[in-house]
Amino acid sequence: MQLSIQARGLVKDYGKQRAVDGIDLDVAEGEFFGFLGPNGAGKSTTIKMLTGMLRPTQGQVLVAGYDMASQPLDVKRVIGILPEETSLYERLTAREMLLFAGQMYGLSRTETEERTRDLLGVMELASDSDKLIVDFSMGMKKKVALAAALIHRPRVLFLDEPFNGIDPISVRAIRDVLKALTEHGTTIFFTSHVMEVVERLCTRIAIIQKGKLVGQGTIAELREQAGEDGALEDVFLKLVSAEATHTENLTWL
Ligand SMILES: Nc1ncnc2c1ncn2[C@@H]1O[C@H](COP(=O)(O)OP(=O)(O)OP(=O)(O)O)[C@@H](O)[C@H]1O
Repeated sequence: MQLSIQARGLVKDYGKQRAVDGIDLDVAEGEFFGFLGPNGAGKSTTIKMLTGMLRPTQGQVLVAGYDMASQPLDVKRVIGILPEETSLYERLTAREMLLFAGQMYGLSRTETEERTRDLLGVMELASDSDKLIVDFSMGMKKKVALAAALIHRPRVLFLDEPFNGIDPISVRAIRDVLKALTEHGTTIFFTSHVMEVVERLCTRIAIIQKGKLVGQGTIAELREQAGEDGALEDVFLKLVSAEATHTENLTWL
């Protein structure tokens, strides 16, 4: 098994707070890997360390066989990132943004133009492609950012909440694009709070809580680990030991 992402003993401290507390991850090539956890569990912090945006306090990260600490540029050349908060040049149009991204990755002008046209089509942005990004809705911005992350055909794609704020038609289109990518060997590592999407797409899943992994494996393996036969949502709630909400305390409601 060829590994695309390998993390060993990953730790991140923000001052006195330990946000990620010694996690190990193994993600194989072509895998659709879901990374789940409650709010504040350490998902974004982990993704930032796996993509070289944040230096780990301790531990090692290998992506596509390259060591993040000593070969960061080799890693960055072969990965695509959709961060939780998109960072786009909003005074560019969607088309200009994608042309810029393609050329930054060293694609030829013709190749960049072809891929820009195809991506704008798939993301249902063709008719808005000459509008400034600053005037786009949140979902439209997310789609431009995703297209920019895909333009160089990354070997490993990191997506932090890719479906947040995206309408169902585009969710389906994006899902199909992501599936096609994994069929062509791209590895996808993504976080999401939408359990149905994760259940439908992921080959393996890791669950993080308070900075530590509380489960890692296929859905069947996680079900066994949790002793819970139901949907992924039930397995997740069991593994993070979520307690029932006590609305009876909200007497003023
Ligand atoms: N730059 C920062 N400085 C200080 N603390 C931070 C910083 N970024 C994150 N944290 C803290 O680290 C912990 C993990 O945060 P992180 O954003 O990784 O969680 P998450 O699992 O992505 O959450 P969510 O699902 O809400 O996006 C939280 O307690 C958060 O407050």
